[in-house]
Amino acid sequence: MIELKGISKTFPSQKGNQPVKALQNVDLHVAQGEIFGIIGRSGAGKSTLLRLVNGLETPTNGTVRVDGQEISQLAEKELRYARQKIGMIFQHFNLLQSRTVWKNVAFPLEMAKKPKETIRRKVDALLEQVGLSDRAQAYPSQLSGGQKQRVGIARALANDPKVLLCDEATSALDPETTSSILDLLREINRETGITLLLITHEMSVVQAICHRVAVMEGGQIVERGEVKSVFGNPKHSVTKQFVQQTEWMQSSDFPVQSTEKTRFHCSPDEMQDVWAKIGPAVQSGRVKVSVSERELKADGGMTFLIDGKREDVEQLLDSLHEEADLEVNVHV
Ligand SMILES: Nc1ncnc2c1ncn2[C@@H]1O[C@H](COP(=O)(O)OP(=O)(O)OP(=O)(O)O)[C@@H](O)[C@H]1O
Repeated sequence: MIELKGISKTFPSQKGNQPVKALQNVDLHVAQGEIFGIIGRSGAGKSTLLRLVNGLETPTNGTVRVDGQEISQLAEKELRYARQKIGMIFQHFNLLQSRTVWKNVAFPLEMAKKPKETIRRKVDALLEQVGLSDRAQAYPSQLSGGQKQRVGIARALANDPKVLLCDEATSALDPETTSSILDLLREINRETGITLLLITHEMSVVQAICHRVAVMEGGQIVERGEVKSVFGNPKHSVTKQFVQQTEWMQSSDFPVQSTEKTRFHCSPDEMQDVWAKIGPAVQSGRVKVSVSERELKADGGMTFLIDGKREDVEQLLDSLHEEADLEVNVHV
């Protein structure tokens, strides 16, 4: 259903910087009806790959085919039509704030110039499907995050797409809401046979819903296969990191041997100050810091996991407390 062959994408240099090789020689095949996950760290090239699938970016080399149609070769008008068959949902929902829920879902149908009666029937059915019939006349600002994503899903399905692209669709949601949205996506996949391609930095999302997964790093797919075998027997260092991080997060007891491991959370506003303190400490090699994915979602902030000798960890925490004036919650 989705086929990428020999895909490279280089963004030209800007302000004297080097050109960015966002994707390098990527091959990918996603079968019809499959739920396929792409996982990778920030900057790995996930969004660029997704944007190539719906023609928002064109490849520097290679071909992108969706349902047999070569997306990378379509003229603007044909591309607009092809995009109706490729739905997309986003991390921050991208709803039209001035339109009601009902009108948001109707929007792509209006764009496709569907008759009024068809629109009415379709929108009502979609709202029923995502469990939002009773909020049809509400505005996005009156909805919870999970409800907003349900509107996003209904809108993405309006033109009966064959493919649904999910761009970090649950990253802004709390764990419980994430789980209900993933359940809904799984149900839609089962009932309609729609192909799902989702990008995420959360291994738990891939484990919950995907049949197969590809791990990306540095613009390349470094590992791929069935979810269980990739995560059960990780080969590449990035995959190993995802697995270790998840195991670490799931364990209530942090392994403390010759090192201490500490976690603390910071809100989006505090992020810049935190990075300014953490960067030099990490570069000095005294501590290792990783980011926990689970709490990343709750308020858009991040939970950091610090690993190092007790005195070095304490020194970093002290500097975070004192100099950056942060409210640091530490759990050892
Ligand atoms: N329009 C652009 N112009 C220049 N460079 C870009 C552009 N879009 C992406 N890049 C670069 O391409 C690389 C891959 O970015 P991309 O957004 O695809 O990664 P990602 O895995 O989705 O990361 P994130 O999870 O942070 O969004 C990065 O180095 C990024 O800075």
